[in-house]
Amino acid sequence: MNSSTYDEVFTPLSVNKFKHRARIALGNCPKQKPEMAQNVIPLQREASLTCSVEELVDQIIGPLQREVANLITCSKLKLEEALNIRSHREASISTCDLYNAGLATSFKKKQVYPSKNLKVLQTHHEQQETKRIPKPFSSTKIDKPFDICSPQTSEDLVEETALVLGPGMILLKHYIPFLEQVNIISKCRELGCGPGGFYRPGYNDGAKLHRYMMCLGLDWNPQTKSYGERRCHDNAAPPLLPNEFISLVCRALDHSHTLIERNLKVDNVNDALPKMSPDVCIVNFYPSNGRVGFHQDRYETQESLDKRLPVVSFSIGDSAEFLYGEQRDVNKAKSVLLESGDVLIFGGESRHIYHGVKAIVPDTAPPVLLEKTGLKPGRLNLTFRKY
Ligand SMILES: O=C(O)CCC(=O)C(=O)O
Ligand SMILES: [Fe+2]
Repeated sequence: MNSSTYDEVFTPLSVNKFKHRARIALGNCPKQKPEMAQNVIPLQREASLTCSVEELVDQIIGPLQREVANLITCSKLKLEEALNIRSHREASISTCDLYNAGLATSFKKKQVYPSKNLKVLQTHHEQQETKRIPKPFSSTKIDKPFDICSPQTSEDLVEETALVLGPGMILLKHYIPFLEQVNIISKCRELGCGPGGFYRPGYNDGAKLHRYMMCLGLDWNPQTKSYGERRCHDNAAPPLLPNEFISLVCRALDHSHTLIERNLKVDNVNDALPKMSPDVCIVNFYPSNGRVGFHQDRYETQESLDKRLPVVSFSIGDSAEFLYGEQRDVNKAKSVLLESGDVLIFGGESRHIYHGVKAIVPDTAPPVLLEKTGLKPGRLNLTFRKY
């Protein structure tokens, strides 16, 4: 059965709930509260007339000293808090056996995009500076230092989590940092405009896929379902896989190994999720009405399939409703939202899962990413494998 046949299985889009969820994930972030001095001891305003001058001074100055000390401590704590947001890189772990019971397990950790870190630190820095430094000359107007970046929105702050969707199937939420997403888009654009770049594959019967495609490493022919050195329609050789893409795939796999080792009771992490260094990649661009039918990825070499080497997939831009399941029946599939920056991995026991993209959720790409790159409405997906 070919992809276009599967495509017909899909029902009309129902995307509002995903739009909502995407907004929650990207937008609802705790706002920085204004700084407040807490636990400040109130100033003692009345002094006893019967005491000595020293005691009087002590009664007035003592609380003042404590107040100043408290203010300093509070400021220090607030500053440390800001720094902590930045340095809080360790995963805080949830229950590890959930996925054995058929539920997705999640490992949470905060990730702050670099711009957000900067913003938090600059805000505090500025506040501290204005409090401390007196104006040297009252007649001299000192401009605020020029900020070379526009203020970032709260959408920059996202939570990095990992979900175990099945044995050997891990979803690293918001894993790809903002600047790497930008680099991936610009690299794909550069390669995609050259020989072997993006095209819209079709079938002999005239049907076209609901996505644009570019292959890296080897060409994948959706019509013949085979890999080759050159593509049939224009004899172009696919561009090579950029090294930075390979490194990011390996990093995501290393990270998943660490999470599995720390949180799941598996005998051998390399069996649960074998490692690999990819040599082929299909880059898909799904416009707003894009999709891909329910299918298995099973056309790599027998060696690669026997070793159950994982498929690693990056999502950038608009979110996608992704379906997956052990059975061919799409009605029994589970659904998960893939958002910009997510990395989905399925290897080991999950290497042969059925999967597909049911719908793209319009207007869900992070606005800053669109501003920075000019990415068209839709979703960029890079799916890596070892041939
Ligand atoms: O876009 C995706 O997330 C899935 C792509 C896919 O399944 C494929 O290229 O084989
Ligand atoms: Fe696939």
